[in-house]
Amino acid sequence: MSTPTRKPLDRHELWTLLSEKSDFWTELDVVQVTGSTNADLANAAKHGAPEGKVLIAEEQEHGRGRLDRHWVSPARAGLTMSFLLRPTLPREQWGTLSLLTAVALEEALKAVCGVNAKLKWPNDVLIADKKVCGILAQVEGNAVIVGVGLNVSLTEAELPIPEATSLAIAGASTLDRAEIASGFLAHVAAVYQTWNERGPASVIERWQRNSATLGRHVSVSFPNGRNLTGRAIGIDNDGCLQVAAADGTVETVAAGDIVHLRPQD
Ligand SMILES: O=C(O)CCCC[C@@H]1SC[C@@H]2NC(=O)N[C@@H]21
Repeated sequence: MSTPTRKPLDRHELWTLLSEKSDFWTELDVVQVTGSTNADLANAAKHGAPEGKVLIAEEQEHGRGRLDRHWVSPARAGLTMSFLLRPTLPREQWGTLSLLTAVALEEALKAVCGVNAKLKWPNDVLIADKKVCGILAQVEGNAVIVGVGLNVSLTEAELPIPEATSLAIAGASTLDRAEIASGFLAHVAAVYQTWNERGPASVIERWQRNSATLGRHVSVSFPNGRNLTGRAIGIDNDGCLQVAAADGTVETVAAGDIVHLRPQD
């Protein structure tokens, strides 16, 4: 695959598209380069930035991933963005905001790009079992910053790991980042409204319907180095994964990395 032309994002065009689709978003910044959009919005949150503020970077120099990993994407080849929410539901339920974001992205990718994605716990979006997007939610005071890294036009050679993919590789019907970003943010706003009105259960139910994890044999690596193997059987109301071990005991996993095992593993 040759390297596609990567049109810069036009803030005005994106804001117009977004405003046609949703009236939830309050501020939009597009910057050429920054360290991390999550770090920038966390800082903005401390200084009172409003709910609905969005920051998109054409290039990130120190993109953060889960578990202290780096997030790498060539300039303008992906969507690297963060948005700020100030949820009023109890804090225990904020953990489900990354599931909410994954649900919104799955719906937007189908509607805007014509691709079918699946959701891997806790917050990856997969196409054909490969990661196309990572989500990183962090709490800053009474705000939640949700960061999204979506691989749009990356070629095979540009992917950081063989287990990753991009919308270009998946044959998306469009790679127009303004269309994708505005469609995605409109879906986030709609799912967030449901989350606020009906609570996280409604969103978890949508996540489960498109899950790549549930029913699978998984290996869970905990931050303390412990490992658990079992079948992923459900998601509880706080967004935790329930794993049934071979001896029938069910463990609730709040944080960890999982690998989907093949049936023969
Ligand atoms: O899969 C992961 O580990 C999560 C990756 C999240 C990356 C995005 S890119 C935009 C935002 N800014 C960051 O520094 N990280 C998130």
